[in-house]
Amino acid sequence: MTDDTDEITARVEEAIASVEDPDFGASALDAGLVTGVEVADGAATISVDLAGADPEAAEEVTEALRREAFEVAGIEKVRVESETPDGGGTHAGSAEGGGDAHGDTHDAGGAHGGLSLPEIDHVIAVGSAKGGVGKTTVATHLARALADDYDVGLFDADIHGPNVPEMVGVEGPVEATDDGRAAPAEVGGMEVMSVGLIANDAPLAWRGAMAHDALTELLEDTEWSDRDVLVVDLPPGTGDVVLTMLQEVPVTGSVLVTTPFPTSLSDTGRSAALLEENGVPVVGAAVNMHGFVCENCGHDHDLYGESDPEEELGVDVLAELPFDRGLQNPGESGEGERSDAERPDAATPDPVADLAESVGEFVESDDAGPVSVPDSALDVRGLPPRIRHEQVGEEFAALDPGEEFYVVNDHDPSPLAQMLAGEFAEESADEAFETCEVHRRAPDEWVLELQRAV
Ligand SMILES: Nc1ncnc2c1ncn2[C@@H]1O[C@H](COP(=O)(O)OP(=O)(O)OP(=O)(O)O)[C@@H](O)[C@H]1O
Repeated sequence: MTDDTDEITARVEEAIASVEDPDFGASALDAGLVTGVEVADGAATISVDLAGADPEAAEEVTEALRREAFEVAGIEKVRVESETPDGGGTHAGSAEGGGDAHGDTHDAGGAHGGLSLPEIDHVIAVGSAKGGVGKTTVATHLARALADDYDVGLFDADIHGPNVPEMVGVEGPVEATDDGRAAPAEVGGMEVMSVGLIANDAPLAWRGAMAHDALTELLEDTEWSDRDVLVVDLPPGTGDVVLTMLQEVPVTGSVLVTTPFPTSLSDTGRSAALLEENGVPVVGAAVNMHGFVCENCGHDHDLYGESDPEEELGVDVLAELPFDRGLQNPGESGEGERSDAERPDAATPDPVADLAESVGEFVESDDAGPVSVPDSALDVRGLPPRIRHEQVGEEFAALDPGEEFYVVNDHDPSPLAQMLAGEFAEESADEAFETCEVHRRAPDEWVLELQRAV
């Protein structure tokens, strides 16, 4: 810090000392509400701890802090940023995007809220709009095929119909580790956990009334080894358990399973929309039981010739699986009976191999990594709504044409982008932004990436 900066910092501290914390009737600085003041290049960043503060008082105080700091000679920009709940300070910090699914570049969640899954690099959720369309079959085959190239876990989140153990041929109950965590079953080179593997008398909330809490607890309490990919078999539909999984679990991407039947496709389109609303990228769909191969004549009979799943769903179709009795028991890995020991030589059915290849490419792509956020990002998490809007509006207004701007928020920041588009564009959002992208880095850490129109 230069002498000048020291001096300006001292002046900012002096100026904001007059702002009172209404709860204590004392200076916000002395009362501990202000936890830090930094000045760099004419920009003051005031860190505040608003945990437990009354919303109206929080708004009043943050507004007063900004006002007072702006009055200080040499200050051109003021940011108030709230301490984030994980204690990680006020800055978004930078993170490397992309990375190798085999490497340790990602930890699923934890650092910014939601579930902590430090052993897992990527979570791939397999979902369907309806039951019985083959979601568990696809999830299980996908996990087995991925296990040829990656360290894979398979988590059965279908709490009301946990079929994964039967499909992969394992029986519970699983053992508890010394520190009381659940040891996953090992089968076919992957680790497997399911409510169906937990003993009836297990001392767990895992079997409790609050199914969604129990499930996320089981996922977090499982002693996974380091896993490149965890495939999660979601329950069908869009109910509470699915929503909780999407909101609590740092899901990297999803695969939708549908049949080509028209109503199944339209329902699946709604599931795709729900995933997107929750910031979960849809890698694509697996269309199951699209036809069958006649055992007598050997022809592939398409049962739904008219339907165009890709157009109906608005997502890529990654694989089309026929009705094939050989797919019914992934534990036997396709046609005929094969033991686990024999599994490495077993051929993966072509459509499953295609699906696994697409998912593998996805987890190794930049799309699967957390977006890289520069230190200059404005972190508005935990701030009163009006202060968020004010700060975002002010900083956007000060951008040069073509300049980039990152905002970190604790929920979907699309309304912030809409607000800016409304304020800075005459007719359409295209006039305000060169680019505008929303990324979810964690369930409670969203990034709005903007570039001001040239
Ligand atoms: N491609 C296929 N060929 C033959 N049988 C299949 C195929 N896909 C699924 N099945 C069979 O259909 C039944 C339902 O499949 P599965 O349990 O995978 O569906 P699901 O969508 O997970 O159902 P739910 O979520 O309601 O439990 C199973 O008996 C399974 O073996």
